[in-house]
Amino acid sequence: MSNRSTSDPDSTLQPIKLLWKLMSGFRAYYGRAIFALFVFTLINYATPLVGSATLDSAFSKSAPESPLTRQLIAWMGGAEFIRNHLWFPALLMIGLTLLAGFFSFLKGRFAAMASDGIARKVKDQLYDHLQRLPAKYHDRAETGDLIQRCTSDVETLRMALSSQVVDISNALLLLISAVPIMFLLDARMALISFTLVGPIILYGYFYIGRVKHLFLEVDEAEGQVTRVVQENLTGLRVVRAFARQEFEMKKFAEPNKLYRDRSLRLLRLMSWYWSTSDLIVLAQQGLVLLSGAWFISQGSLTVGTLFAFIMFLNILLWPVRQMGRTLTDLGKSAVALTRMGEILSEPEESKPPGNCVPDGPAKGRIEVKDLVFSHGEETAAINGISFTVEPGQTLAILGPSGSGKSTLMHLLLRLYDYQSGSIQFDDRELKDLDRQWVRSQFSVVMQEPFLYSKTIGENIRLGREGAANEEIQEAARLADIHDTIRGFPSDYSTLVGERGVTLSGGQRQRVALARALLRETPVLLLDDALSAVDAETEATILQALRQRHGKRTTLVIAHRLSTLSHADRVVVLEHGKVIQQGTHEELVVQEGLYRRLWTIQNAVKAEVELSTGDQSPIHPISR
Ligand SMILES: Nc1ncnc2c1ncn2[C@@H]1O[C@H](COP(=O)(O)OP(=O)(O)OP(=O)(O)O)[C@@H](O)[C@H]1O
Repeated sequence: MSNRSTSDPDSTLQPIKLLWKLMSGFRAYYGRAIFALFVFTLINYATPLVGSATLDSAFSKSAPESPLTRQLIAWMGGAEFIRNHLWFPALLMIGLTLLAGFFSFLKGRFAAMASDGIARKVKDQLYDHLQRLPAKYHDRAETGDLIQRCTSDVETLRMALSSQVVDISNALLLLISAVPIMFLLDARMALISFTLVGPIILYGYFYIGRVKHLFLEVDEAEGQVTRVVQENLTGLRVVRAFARQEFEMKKFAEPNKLYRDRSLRLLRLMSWYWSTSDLIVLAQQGLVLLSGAWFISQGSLTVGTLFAFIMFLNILLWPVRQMGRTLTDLGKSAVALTRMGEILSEPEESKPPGNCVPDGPAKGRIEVKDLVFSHGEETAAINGISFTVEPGQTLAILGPSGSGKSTLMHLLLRLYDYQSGSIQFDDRELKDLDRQWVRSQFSVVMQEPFLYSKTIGENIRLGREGAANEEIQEAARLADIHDTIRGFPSDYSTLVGERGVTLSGGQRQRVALARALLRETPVLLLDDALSAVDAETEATILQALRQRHGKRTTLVIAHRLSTLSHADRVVVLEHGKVIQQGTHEELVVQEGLYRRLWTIQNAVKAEVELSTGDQSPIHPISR
C-alpha cells in the first residue's frame, strides 16, 4: 500500500483507528452531512411546535402555560390572527416539511459522496496492498476469501458509512435537542416521554452485544461458500473429467447449509429483538397518550401540547428504535473492517534501505554458493546448491519432480529470500539489490503461464510497453507462434479467454515465451516453458534461441534432454542438492541420473522410429 508505512508490520489495525484513517479526505463531506442533519432536525421539531401553537390558539380560550408555545403564538401573529387565518399555519407546516425534505436530501447526498469515495479508496488500497504483499502471503491466502474481503466486505462498509454513521448522528442529535424543547413544553410529560427511551437503548446495546459473534460466523460461512464456488469454477474441467459433479454438489451443499443455518439463527434472534423493542416503543407511546389524556381531563395540559408530544415521540422513537438495527449493521461493519484491516496490516515485501539499484543493465553473471532455502518448517527445498553461469551462457537445470528447480527460479527473482548461502548477481549479493531492479533484469516464462483476457498482441506487449507491432511479431516468430496467430479470426487482435479463443497449452506457452523474449532483459528464465509444445516445434524454438546464444544469460528447466542438451552447462538436482554438473558430453558418459534419463529417452526415440519407420531424428537430442 503506497501510503502505509511498513514500520508497524505486526499491528492489526483497530477498526475505529482504521476507519478514521480511511475517512481522511472525506471528513468534510461528513461535516456537511451533519450540518444538513442539524438543520433537518431543527425543522423537524418546528413542525409539531407550529401544530401545537395552532391547536392551542384555535381551541383554547386561555393562553397556554408553556412559555415556548406562548412565544411561538406571538411570532405567528397572535392567537386571534391564527384562529382567523388557519391557512397560514397550514402553509407554514407544508413549507417546513418541504424544507426538511430538502435538507434530508442534502444529508443523504453528502453522506453518499463520502461513503462512495471511501469505498473506492479502500478498494484501491486493498488492491494496491495485495500487489505488494510477499509471495509467502499469497502461498497461504485463500483467493475466495481475499475476493470476499475486497468486494462484499467493502460493500458492507460502504453501506455503514452511507447510512449508519448518519443514522447514529441523527438519533444522538434528536435525543440531545429533544430534551430541552420537551422540558420547556411540559416537564411532567417530558419525564414520562423518556421513561422507556433509556431501556430501549440499553436493551439494544446488550442484545446486540450478545449476538455480535453471530455476525462474524455468518460472514465466515459466506466466505466458505464463495471459496467453494471459486475453487469449483477454477477446476471445472477436472471436476467434469473425474465425474465429480455429485461430490462437488455435496461439497457445496455443506457450507451453503451452514450459511443458511447461521443466517436463520441470526434472523431469529434479531426478530426477537425487533418485536420486543416494538413492544417497548408502543408501550412508551401508550404511556404518553394515557397520561396526556389524564392531564387534559384535569385541565393541566392543552390539546396542542399533547399533539406536540405525540409528534415528538414519532420523530424521536423511530430512530432510537432503529439504533438496534444500526448497531447490528455497525457490528457487521466492524467485522468487515477488521477483515480488511488484517490485509492492510500484513507487511509488504520488505524494501531495506540498503538495497541498491545499479546503473544500467546487468551483465547477467550468476554465481550461486551453498544456497539453502526452505518454505517453512519442512525440509529445505534448496539444500546447499552451488553453480556459476557466465554472461550470455545457457544453464540447463534438470531434476526429478520436487527437487527444487522452480524454487531456485523463485529465489533468483527474489520472490523469496534465501536463508543462507549466497547468490551473486553481477558480483553483488542478490539480497542487497533492489527487488524491482532485480526483476527488471529477468524475463520469465513460468511453468503454468498466465495470459490476461486481452488480445494476443496486448498479451505479448506486456513484455515491453510501447513495443512496435513489428517487434511483437518478431518475438512471436522466435516463439514459433506467429503463423498460428495469423490463422486466428482477428490476427493479433484476437481476444484470449472466455470472450475469445481458447488457446491450447502449447500455444499459451509460446505466447508467454514471445512475451518474455520481447522483454529483452539480460537474463531469461524458462521454467519448463516448452513442456506442452510438440517436439518439432520445440526444436524450431530451440534453434531460434541458439542463434541468439551469447546475447543473454539463459536458465532453462526442462525434463526433455532435447531441450537441455544445447546448454553450455547442465546442473542436475535431487532433493534440493546438486548431484551432477557439467556439459552434456561430460554427463552423458558419467554414471548417474543424467545418463539414465539419456538412455531411457533414446530408447523411447528408437522405439518410436522403429514403429513408424521414420529414420529422421524426432528432435535433436545431441548437439
Ligand atoms: N509455496 C510453497 N510452499 C511450501 N512448499 C513448497 C512451495 N513451493 C514448493 N514447495 C516444496 O518445495 C519443494 C521443491 O518444489 P519445486 O516446485 O521447487 O520443485 P520442482 O523441482 O520445480 O518440481 P516440478 O518439476 O514438479 O515442477 C517441494 O517439496 C515442494 O513441495
